[in-house]
Amino acid sequence: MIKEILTSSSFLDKSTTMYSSVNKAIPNGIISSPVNKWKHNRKLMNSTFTHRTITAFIPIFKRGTNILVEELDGFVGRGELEVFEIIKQTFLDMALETTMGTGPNQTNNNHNKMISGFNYLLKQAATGAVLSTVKLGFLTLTPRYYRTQQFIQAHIEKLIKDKRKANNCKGNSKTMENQSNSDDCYTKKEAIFINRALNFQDQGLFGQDDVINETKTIVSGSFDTVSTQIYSILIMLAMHPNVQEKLYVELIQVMPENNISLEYKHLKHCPYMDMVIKETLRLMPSIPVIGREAANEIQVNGINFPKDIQVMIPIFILHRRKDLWGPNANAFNPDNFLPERMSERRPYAYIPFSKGARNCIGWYYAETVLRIILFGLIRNFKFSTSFQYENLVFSNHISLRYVEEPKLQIYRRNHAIEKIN
Ligand code: HEM
Repeated sequence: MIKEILTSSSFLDKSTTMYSSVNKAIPNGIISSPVNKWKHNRKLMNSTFTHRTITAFIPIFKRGTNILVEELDGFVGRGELEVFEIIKQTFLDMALETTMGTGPNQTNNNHNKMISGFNYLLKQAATGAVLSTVKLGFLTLTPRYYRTQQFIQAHIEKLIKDKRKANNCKGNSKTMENQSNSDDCYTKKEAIFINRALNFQDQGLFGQDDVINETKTIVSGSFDTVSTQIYSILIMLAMHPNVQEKLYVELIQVMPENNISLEYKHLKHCPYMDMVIKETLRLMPSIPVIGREAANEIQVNGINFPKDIQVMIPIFILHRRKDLWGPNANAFNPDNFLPERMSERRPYAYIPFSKGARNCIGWYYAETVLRIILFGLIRNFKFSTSFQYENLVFSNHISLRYVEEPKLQIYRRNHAIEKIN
């Protein structure tokens, strides 16, 4: 049934109830836009998430990982502490750089304000999604909410203006790319989402609104999901020391010295790290439920779905079904993703990035950044917690949340690497 819905052209629209708060926070972006607009924009945007683009972002991911390692180093030896906020801030920094080209290196006073602005807006959107179910979503639309919206809008508009000015050739962002000095910079600059979106505008394929809305969409779509996933992986490893040790042994074998440059090829030699990431995405998917709406009356597997009916697909519950994952479906066990076990499993039993035409556009981005961050963190630190796995309680709304966020204790490894090059 899930396969039929996710691959059906009648179920490409998002559920109105579920996504109304998202649509308010990030209006008219592909996450929530109606199918006709979505089709046009998604087709263009698919070309901005290719292997080449994501590879160009690897230096940004490595730099961000080094910053996170530096920040967490300050937590070493201080007992159990909250780490989620620092993960969120560091990843948002990376997301802003890959999407808008604005990084902490720039003397941009508004950068920190942007970080807290997106952070606040998405918190309100998540709360709004919950309150909408009892028709109280409006409670999140506070004056601060509107001020934040206006600030982000104005900031992106200014960014576009500055970019256009820097080109010194209004309407031709190719010139800007040609002006960059080094090959590395050229590729990175070309890959940055907003530069691609401006190219679409130059070709008459995007309006200025599309450039702004889709830029916000990409930051918002990546920020909450990836930072929650990193946090979830660290919690799982802290609660399962044997798994953490096995992963550390794999990473030290791939990178025994501390002066080797981490390249994409290294990541391909870390099968256990991939299993750990996949298992966390199974038990703690950042998006625990998705919702679609029928564009017309349709029969699926003999069941009649009237037009406009909203259908929820509970990824969280699907990933823990005992008939699909065995009697220990709720236990954390990366071996669930051993190749022989995966080949036995039905393909739609595991859908952390959804499937079909409206799946996650950033899944490859997510997989790459998660691997680099995890590599940096586990190669440098050991994590522990006194919080028990059995005591985790989730609030499964538009994005996964922990009712009580476990704190982590951090220890530095003996053969830590100073920096990922
Ligand atoms: C662990 C990380 C991530 C997870 C678990 C995740 C999960 C998902 C899921 C389940 C959907 C489908 C939503 C639905 O059908 O209602 C989705 C859509 C989307 N994701 Fe992700 N995502 C992640 C990271 C990212 C990243 C890094 C980006 C951008 C760089 C991104 C951008 C988007 C966008 C724009 C959509 C809407 C796609 C469309 O409707 O065409 N996501 N994501």
